[in-house]
Order: sequence, then C-alpha cells, then structure tokens
Amino acid sequence: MTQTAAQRQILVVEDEDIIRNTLAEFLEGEGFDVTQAASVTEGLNKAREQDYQVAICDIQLPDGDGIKLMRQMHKLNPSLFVLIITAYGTVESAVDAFKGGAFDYLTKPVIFDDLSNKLKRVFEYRDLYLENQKLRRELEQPHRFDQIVGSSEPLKALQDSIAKISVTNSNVLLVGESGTGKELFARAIHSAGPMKDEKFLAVNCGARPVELLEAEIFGSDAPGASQPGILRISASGTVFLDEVARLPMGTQLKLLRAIEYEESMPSGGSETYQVNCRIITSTSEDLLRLVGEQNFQEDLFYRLDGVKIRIPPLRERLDDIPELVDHFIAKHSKALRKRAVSATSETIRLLMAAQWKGNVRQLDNAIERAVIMCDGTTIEPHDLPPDLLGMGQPLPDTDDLRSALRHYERLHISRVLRQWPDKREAAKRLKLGLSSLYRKIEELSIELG
Ligand SMILES: Nc1ncnc2c1ncn2[C@@H]1O[C@H](COP(=O)(O)OP(=O)(O)OP(=O)(O)O)[C@@H](O)[C@H]1O
Repeated sequence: MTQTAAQRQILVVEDEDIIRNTLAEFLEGEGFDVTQAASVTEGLNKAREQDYQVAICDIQLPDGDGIKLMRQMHKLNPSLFVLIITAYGTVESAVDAFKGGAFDYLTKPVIFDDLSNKLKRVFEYRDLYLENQKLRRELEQPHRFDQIVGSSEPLKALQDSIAKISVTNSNVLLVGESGTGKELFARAIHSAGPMKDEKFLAVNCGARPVELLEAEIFGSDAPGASQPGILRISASGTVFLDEVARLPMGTQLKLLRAIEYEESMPSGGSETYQVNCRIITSTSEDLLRLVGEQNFQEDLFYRLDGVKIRIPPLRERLDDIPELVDHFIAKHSKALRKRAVSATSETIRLLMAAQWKGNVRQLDNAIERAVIMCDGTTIEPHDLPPDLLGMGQPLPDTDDLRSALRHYERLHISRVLRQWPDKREAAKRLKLGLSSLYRKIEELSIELG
C-alpha cells in the first residue's frame, strides 16, 4: 500500500541546530512527519520509541559517527532506509556509508532539490522492496491456505500435513490447546478436500443434556422431538465434532459404531442410515490419559488416534505473531472503522514475550482491544491489555513480606526472561551479573520457556 507523505515518518539526526531545523522545516513543508535528534544517543532513543521509515543522519556527530548509529538503528528496525549526510568532497565517507547499508548520501550543504529527488526514490524503492518481500513470503508457501495466517516452521509443517491429509478424505483428530485454531484447520481440511462443495457441519460436544447432543449428532425420529442429525444430513461432506472428549461414554460408543460400520441409527428410530461423511474430531485434552482414567472409550481412542494432527500452541511458534498481528489489525480496524494500520516494533517485541495461554484467540482479542484504544494509526505498547505481560498476575497469598518479595521477584525475572530469552541480555536489563541470574533462576524455580 502506498502511503501519503503525511503518513511517512522521518528522523533527522544532525548536531548543527541551524541545519537540522532548516531540514525539518523543509520536510514538514513537504508533508512529512519529522522528528529531530542532535546526537547518536538521542537518535537511538528516538528510534527505540518509534519506527521511522527513513532516517537522515549526519556522518559526524558529537558522541559518535552516523554509520554506527545507522547499524544500530537497522538492528531495531531492518526496514529503515537511511540517507547519510557527508561533508562535501569526502568520497571515502560516502563509500563507507554505502558499505554500512545506507540507501544513498547527501553532501553538505544539502540542496533541497537533491534531497527531494532522493527521498522520492527512497520511498518508491521502499514500497517496492516491501511488496517484493511480501510476495516472496507468499511464494515460499506452496500449501498456503487462505485463512491460515503465519509462516513459522511449525505452521509450514502443519500446512504440509493438512494438504496431504485433506486430499484423502480420511477421518482426522486435531489435538491442540484451546484457541490454537482447531476449527479453522478443520475447515481448511474440508475446503481443500475432494468433497469441498458438500456441507461442513460443526457441533461442540460439551455441556448439553445427552439426549439433545445425541439428537444433534445422530438425529432423532422421536415424535415431537425429531431432528435430522448432522451425520445424516451432511451426506458426503464433513462433520466436525469439537471437544470430542466431552461426549458421555455411551455416546462415544455410538460414535465408534458410526465410524466403524459407517452407519448409525437416530434415537427413537428403527432404521439405520449410511454415514458417508468425513468425521473430523478435536480435543484439547490428553485422550490417552482419559482412557487410563476410564473416561474415554479405548477402542474409539485407537480409531481416532490413527490420523492425528497436533496444532502447536502459539508459544511454540512465536514467529507467527507479527503476521497474525497485521492480520488482526486489518480485521478489527475494518470492523471498528478505525485507522490503525500497524504495530510498532516495541509492541511486537512485547507481544512475542507474552505467554498466550489462550493462544491465537487471546491474541485476536488483545489486538481488538488495542485497535479500540489506539489513538493514531500505530499500535503502541500502552494500547495493549495491561495484564498481558504478567502485570495483572494474582497477588501472593501471604502477608509475609519476604515471601511477597520473592513472589514479585520471580514474576519480574520470568517476564524479563520471556522478553529477552538471551540470558546475557536479560541479566543486563535486570542489572544483575550473569551468574547471579542463574542463581536466582534456580533459587526461585523459574521455568525457562
Ligand atoms: N493461524 C491462524 N490464522 C488466522 N486466524 C487464526 C489462526 N489460528 C486461529 N485463528 C483465529 O483464532 C480464533 C480461535 O480459533 P479456533 O476457534 O479455530 O480455535 P480452537 O482451537 O477451535 O478453539 P477452542 O478449542 O477453544 O474451540 C478464531 O477466530 C480463528 O479464526
């Protein structure tokens, strides 16, 4: 998407006040959103606070050089494009600037026409570059299913499995924590299968009187309570039984029969009917454990477990978060008629450090809230739900100060470690020595993710 000049943010790092102010004035006149910094330290701080699209940096700054600053800013934001300002006639420094990753350079005194042309080029190139990256990501995913967002290695492997299984029309068990996308994957399997034009019918097997549940699944011919039942009306489509472990034991036997003999009987009826559909089941529980506890039929378990797909929790595929965030921002901005278009790198970094016990559904809800709270077009860390990073953790259940301090210490160190998994970096942030950090991890029994 091409942005207008007003949406484009430029950081100008130049120590000479008069040059910096003139540049800023000119750029603002051209419609850019300009932030000024007079040193490496200030420039770096600004780059940490916000993502700029372009930075214009003087090569010589009072506390360091612009090329080093450019390298550090690239680490924070790899899609930042930099124009370096060099003194007139210093070819070597222009070469250094290119080697260091600058897009182009300007010589002092800066000529506005030259600056305008170079900026025009940089933004055109940047749009093409980002578009190209997006296309490349899409091309790298041969089995991409439209609705499934993410390109982490675990998700790619999952998409491969789904692509293979969907064409066979066999029954499938999807195993994954709540909110990982089991229903979404069930729909994807159906839509990529040979019977994609037939019906997809879903039922949640939890919390319902057994008669109602059985009528809904197998049908009922009882007078006054007749129901077709999804196994009967799905014909050769797909039936999705969500949370299959919640089926009562007797109902599980009926399901086993429907799968084994490919036929079923409605309650209160006297004639069997053919079951021709694909049956996709899902569970967030450990079925084998339930079999051990005699809460799940062993035969049904072996039937279902044959073709099983595990959907990894979000914490095992954090690389999907940036794409999911973009996807949910677009979804909610549209629904809420808001202008939010992106999240800052800091926001993404915080999101990647959160625990996500509620998986993708929780991320979806967090972004919805952030889109509502967001004032401008960019989602900032303060727009996120406050309890996301453990700020809303339960209070310690003791009045003893020492235990309470240990409790907070554990929470704080765990949060920093999630955010900075590299222990050296975490120790630096915590202002602890590395060995002290290791000692604390052991003393406080901190689990490492
Ligand atoms: N990879 C993904 N890409 C896009 N949206 C996703 C993805 N995974 C999950 N979602 C979305 O997250 C929400 C939760 O997904 P879904 O209902 O399929 O999860 P579930 O595992 O079936 O949850 P539950 O077990 O609680 O029923 C849905 O809005 C779904 O569209």
